[in-house]
Amino acid sequence: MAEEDSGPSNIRVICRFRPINDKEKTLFADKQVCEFPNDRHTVIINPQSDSAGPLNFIFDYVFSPSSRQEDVYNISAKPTVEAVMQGFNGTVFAYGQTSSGKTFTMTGSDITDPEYMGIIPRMVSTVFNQIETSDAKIEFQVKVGYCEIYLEKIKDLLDTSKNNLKVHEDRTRGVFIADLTEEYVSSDEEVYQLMKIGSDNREVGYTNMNAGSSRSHSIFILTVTQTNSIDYSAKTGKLYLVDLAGSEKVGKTGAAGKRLEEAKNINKSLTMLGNVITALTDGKSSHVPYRDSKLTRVLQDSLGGNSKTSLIVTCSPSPFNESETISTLRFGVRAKSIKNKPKVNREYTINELKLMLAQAKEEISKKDRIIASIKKTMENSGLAVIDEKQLKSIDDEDDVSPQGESDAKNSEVYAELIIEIEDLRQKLSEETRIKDKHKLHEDLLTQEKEQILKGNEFLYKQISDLQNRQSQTLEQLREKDDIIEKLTVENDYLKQELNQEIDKKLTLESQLSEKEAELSNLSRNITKRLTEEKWILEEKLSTEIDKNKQLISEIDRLEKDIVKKLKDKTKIKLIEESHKQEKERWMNEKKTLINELNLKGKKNADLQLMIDVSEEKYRALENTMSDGEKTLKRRSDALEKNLERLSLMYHQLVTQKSMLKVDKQICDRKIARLTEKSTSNDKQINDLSEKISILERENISLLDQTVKLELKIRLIQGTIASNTRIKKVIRGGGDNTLFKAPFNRRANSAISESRQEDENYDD
Ligand SMILES: Nc1ncnc2c1ncn2[C@@H]1O[C@H](COP(=O)(O)OP(=O)(O)OP(=O)(O)O)[C@@H](O)[C@H]1O
Repeated sequence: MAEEDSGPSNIRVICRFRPINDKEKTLFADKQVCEFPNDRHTVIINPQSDSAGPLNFIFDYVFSPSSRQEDVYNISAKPTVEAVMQGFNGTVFAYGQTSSGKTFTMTGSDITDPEYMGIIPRMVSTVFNQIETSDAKIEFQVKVGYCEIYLEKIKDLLDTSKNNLKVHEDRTRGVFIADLTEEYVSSDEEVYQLMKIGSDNREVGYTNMNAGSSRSHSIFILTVTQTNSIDYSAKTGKLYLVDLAGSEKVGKTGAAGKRLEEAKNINKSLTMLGNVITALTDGKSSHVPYRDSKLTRVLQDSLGGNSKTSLIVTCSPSPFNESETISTLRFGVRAKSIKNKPKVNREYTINELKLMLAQAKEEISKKDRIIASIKKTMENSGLAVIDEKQLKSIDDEDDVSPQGESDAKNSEVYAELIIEIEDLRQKLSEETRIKDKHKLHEDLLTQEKEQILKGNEFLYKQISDLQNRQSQTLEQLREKDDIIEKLTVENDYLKQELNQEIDKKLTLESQLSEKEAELSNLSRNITKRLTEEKWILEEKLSTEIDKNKQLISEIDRLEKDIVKKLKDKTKIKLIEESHKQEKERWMNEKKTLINELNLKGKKNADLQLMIDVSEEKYRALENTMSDGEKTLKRRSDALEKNLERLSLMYHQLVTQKSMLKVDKQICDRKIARLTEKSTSNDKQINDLSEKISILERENISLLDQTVKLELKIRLIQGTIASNTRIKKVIRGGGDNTLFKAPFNRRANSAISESRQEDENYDD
């Protein structure tokens, strides 16, 4: 038998992480902030920016990014769908930031693909499968409605002309959307078609986070009514499948204009959803603000009311969405403690009531029979009870009353019951009246409250704006922190560099001051030196001026000198002339002398020959005649005296020659000195150089001639010398041929010796 009332139950919260998307990959590669222990209930978040350490979140089930659509359906939605088939209301809603996978989870990327179809198409299959396998006496009616809440208006997605539907509530139907188009369906395909129509009519748009982002909350409503054709009992289960709009911060979506307006509205309704959850779970709030937004109003039964509800929180694993992921998980944890009171939505038909009455009668008679048997047992055992009399009277009545009387009594009881019910109805109408009175009072209060709520709304708006701004500011702060961190690092680096630069600067400054000191010393020294040099130069200058003056006077003098020397030159020329003449004379004399000398030499040779002959004869005569010896000796002595006289003459000639030589050398030196002077004069006085050079050239040619003369003189002298040494040569032998050769040889060596002597002298 189906469960009629399951008692209070918590909302089931399931968490699903999607795989990292391309954008996140670009920014953070494959980095994930979440860990999934094996228990399937826990997710651990390791915040990148929080030093507080890992955060643990526990849910009814946790799906990692690798989860399959089928598993998500089986765990999160199938139990709810099955409950709906038993007459419960059920809700499955997806909450998470944009692009976290809400639509992927609820609808799927392809509603016809068994791998990728989401919860809604799978739920349709479950419903129709169950219908197929149900008892034939049960009649099913399946209706589908599809709407969205966009900018606080409920829009019918199956009939877009209805774009501002109202939310109503009554005792039998609970909270419902009035006038919503609900199509009866009998197959999966029909539901898919309606889903397609509805999806095409949805408000989606491009955001930075998701190219096909849902900009509204979509609600897919499936109502299953089942009627028992035998007992006419009926059960109605209503399933709400809700795909909420993204819960992210406005700033991150890059929204502007219409998208910004949407985002603010989405934020507002999600804030209201959060408020409802807070009021339901904090244990303090006496009022739950369902009426603050269309979303919370529609979901009133799903949150804390008559519904079996599952919440799927969808998250991104990337550090890029870390803060949104944490806030989504916190939302899920809060929602987990909401308690619902689901019950089967059952309708009792008259037949059912009659049957119930018959069953009650049957029950009463059963009880009567039990009482009778107890009474009999007591009587048999002789026991007495406190209300024995009453019991006895009943017994008596039972004993005496015919069966017809007993039926009449039952009818009376029934009539009494009816009266009692009537009383209760009256009491109820009285209570309703009082309640109406209270309602009036409550309406006044509600009006007051609404005003307060409006104020609240304004405050909420401000709060949400502030929250948005706060989150943006936090984001900016985080970015700034990063920048500050970078800048700090850079700053430190720059500081280091600066310190190094300062050190360098200090070193340079000290070097500079040293250099400056050196420089000042140097400049002082240089100045001193320059001054000294200046003085010296000044002195030199004055000396030079003096010298210049001297030079000028010298030049004057030299000019005079030159003039004088020119005169001297003429003199030299005259001297040279005379010298030449002298030389010629001397040469002539020399020639004469040489001739004489030759003659004398010849004579001498003849004499020598004669002497030799005489000596020969003498020696021959010495041997033969001693008288003649003495005569010959006398002759010999006379000859020796002649020879001595000749030698004396020769020596006189040599002396004369050396005197001439000395004269000549004096002249040479004079000429050399004059030439030197003339050369230096040439250098100093340019304008006179030409004349002087002519003179010099003449001088040089004179010198040449002189040298040549010298040479000739030396040659002559050599000849003379060689002639003067004849005596020594003869001493060795008598052979004439032998005589000539050594003579010539000696003469040559004498000439070279004489030259050597001259050269040495000149030096
Ligand atoms: N579990 C998943 N496995 C593979 N792809 C996924 C999963 N979840 C989401 N996606 C992909 O991520 C993208 C965004 O997902 P989806 O549109 O469902 O996000 P959303 O939460 O509905 O966003 P919005 O709030 O903007 O509508 C889609 O391309 C979708 O196919």
